[in-house]
Amino acid sequence: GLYGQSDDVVLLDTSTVHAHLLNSNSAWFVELYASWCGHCINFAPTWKALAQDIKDWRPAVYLAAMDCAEPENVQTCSGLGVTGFPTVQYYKAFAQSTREGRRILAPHGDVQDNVRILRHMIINYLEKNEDTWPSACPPLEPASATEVQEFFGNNIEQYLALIFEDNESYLGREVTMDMLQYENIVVRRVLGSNQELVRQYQVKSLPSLYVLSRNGSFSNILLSRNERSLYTSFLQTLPGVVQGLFTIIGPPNTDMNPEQLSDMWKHADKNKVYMADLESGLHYSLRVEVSKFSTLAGDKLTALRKYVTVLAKFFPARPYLKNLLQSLDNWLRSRANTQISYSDFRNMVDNNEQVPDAVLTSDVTWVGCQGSKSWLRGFPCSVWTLFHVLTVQAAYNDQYQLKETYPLEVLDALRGYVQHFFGCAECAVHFENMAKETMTLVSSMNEAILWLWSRHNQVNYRLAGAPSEDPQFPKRQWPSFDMCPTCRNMVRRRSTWIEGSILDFLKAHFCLQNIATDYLVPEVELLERQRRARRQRRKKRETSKERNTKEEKDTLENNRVEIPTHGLESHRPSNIQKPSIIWMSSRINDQYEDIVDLDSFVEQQYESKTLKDLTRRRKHKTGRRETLVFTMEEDQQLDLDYAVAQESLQKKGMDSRYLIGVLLEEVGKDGDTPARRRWFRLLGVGFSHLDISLCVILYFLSIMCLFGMYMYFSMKMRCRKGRAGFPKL
Ligand SMILES: Cc1cc2nc3c(=O)[nH]c(=O)nc-3n(C[C@H](O)[C@H](O)[C@H](O)COP(=O)(O)OP(=O)(O)OC[C@H]3O[C@@H](n4cnc5c(N)ncnc54)[C@H](O)[C@@H]3O)c2cc1C
Repeated sequence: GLYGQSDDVVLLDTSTVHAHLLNSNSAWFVELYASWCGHCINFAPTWKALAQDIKDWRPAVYLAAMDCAEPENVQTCSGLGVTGFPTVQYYKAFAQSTREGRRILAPHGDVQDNVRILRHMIINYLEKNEDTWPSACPPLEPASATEVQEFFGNNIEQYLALIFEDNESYLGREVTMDMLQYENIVVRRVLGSNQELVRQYQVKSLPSLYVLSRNGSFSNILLSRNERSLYTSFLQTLPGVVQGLFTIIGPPNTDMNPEQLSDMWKHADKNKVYMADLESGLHYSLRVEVSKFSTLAGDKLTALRKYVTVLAKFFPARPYLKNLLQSLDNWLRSRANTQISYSDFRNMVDNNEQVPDAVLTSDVTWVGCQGSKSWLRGFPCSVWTLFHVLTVQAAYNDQYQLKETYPLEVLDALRGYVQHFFGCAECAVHFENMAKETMTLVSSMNEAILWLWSRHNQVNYRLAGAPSEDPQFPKRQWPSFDMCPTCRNMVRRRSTWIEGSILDFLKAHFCLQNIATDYLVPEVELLERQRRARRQRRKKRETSKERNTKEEKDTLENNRVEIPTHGLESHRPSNIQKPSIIWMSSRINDQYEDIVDLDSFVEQQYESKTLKDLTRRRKHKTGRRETLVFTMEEDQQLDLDYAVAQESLQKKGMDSRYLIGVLLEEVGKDGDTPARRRWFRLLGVGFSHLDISLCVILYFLSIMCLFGMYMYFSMKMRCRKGRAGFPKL
């Protein structure tokens, strides 16, 4: 990623992001980035400088970052609503859901300005959420005269620092935040409009700093400049002021050392194109970039369809990949004008439909696109390379009239892909601006190749020297002289491109014969891996199905566990049965989803008639969550028994977090619960007295009915026989 141990930025990933951002007593500002994205690389110095600048604001405010380019973080980032990079989000303290994240527009100035703007934004956001104030955050509102006068009576601190300032000034609030980890001192801002305090301390100019001591003395502190850093360092060095002990969440060490990098370095020839780069980029674009959207419809779907069509037509893929692209293209065409879900699309990419001999690697191996740092080059480099390969292949197809195409087909598709799916949001805007300007003027396949080459060089020119530039692969006008000596012409000591030579060079460089297959996993092996993964998935599904069925069976038959009743006897009549636990559902899946409301749950339970009904209803409501229900009698206090139930569970070593309610249940005189008092059991099903009585009555009624029918028909038969015996007149 772009951040390391020395950066004061908390590094988040899928396993930690919810635990940190939700229900935290700190406010969180998170940058969601893709390590390959040039604008994220440019923004990283701002985020690092800000983290360093406000590191003393922890634990009230944390700065964090998550690399959404990491495959295991992709789904989490899309769950956080990230569609472009970098995205900065604010989570107020005690946020309950990721939906509460607020997007912040990242500033674009120089690092110093950005840091100042973001610092002010943080203060504004904190002040907006007064209802969820971070626990460690000091008050930021201006102090009143009464508060100041009563301060030493109500507090134990040695000093009260007052910063007199204008309403618009952030100095007082920033110094207050800077001092939050320091003990024995409180900092408050006072507005210049507070006449009473201004008069009392004879304030002559704004801003100014006054330090009041517990012994009643006060002094106006005159510093060389009215700067936050001078105020802060003066206050931190006052006698008796010490830094308190706070537990600060720190970043783990994820930096790769140079030996690790050199071990992994792959030899690459700059005169070649590598299929490993192209396939890795394809995997990333279809499985990661597109996955940011859970549903695909309208312009997005059209863009995706065009992109896949162009890939299926022109990508010089290995045979099994060709099959996969073909089937994906057919599938998308058959769904024109509808809406598709990403999971259905992904099913096709993963070939879960089992098209014979079709596979796309899920390995990421950068060879020609490898960078000297893990976050440099990689994916965007592969995107450019893929684009060039496609324009050249389309031209070959056209030249030999292999496939019907039109000059803008490839460029249109690439433009749509960049506009709708390319994660680097600002790159997409720049590319779209270039496309709008001149792309429509392209009128032949060769022009399409040259258009893309010259726009790529424009981007190279703009990015030369930018932080996203890999120092080992400086951005120069391409191809370099040594790669193509005939491509340039020197006119009055200025070199100009020779278009014919350039075109020949590009067609030779991006042709099939120049694509090296080094570092590729053989397709047969990829196919075998795919089969293995499919078998494992099927096995997993079957096991979980079996487990669920078994658990459901156990639940119905064996759902009561006796637990001790310490402390209950004193509150209960002696004839009442001990409380019991009903163990209802199966797996604990996500600790952060659905918190069941106890009151509504108890109401539901109270209304239900039979235990079986209850079991069915709770299973339905709680989904795959493991749930405990503590049964009790109608005359017991709910809150009392809830606590008792929790305590009893804890004593039994059970996890009482999942105790979600107390079940009000009718209890018989003998103390048995209805489930136990079944009078008669058959095939594991219990029948009560009432059930049996109803059965007997029904049985009796049906016998009576049959008897009645028998009497009626026998009478009728007798009548007929009698009539037949009369003599004819
Ligand atoms: C559409 C698009 C827009 C982008 N916009 C931005 C942006 O606005 N800001 C930003 O910071 N980053 C942007 N990027 C990323 C940036 O252009 C680079 O891809 C990234 O910095 C990696 O650079 P690189 O050194 O690997 O070479 P890249 O520029 O990615 O080039 C990849 C390879 O293509 C070859 N190549 C280089 N130039 C040419 C050329 N003119 N014609 C043909 N082949 C060439 C070289 O072999 C090179 O190694 C964009 C990427 C894409 C795909």
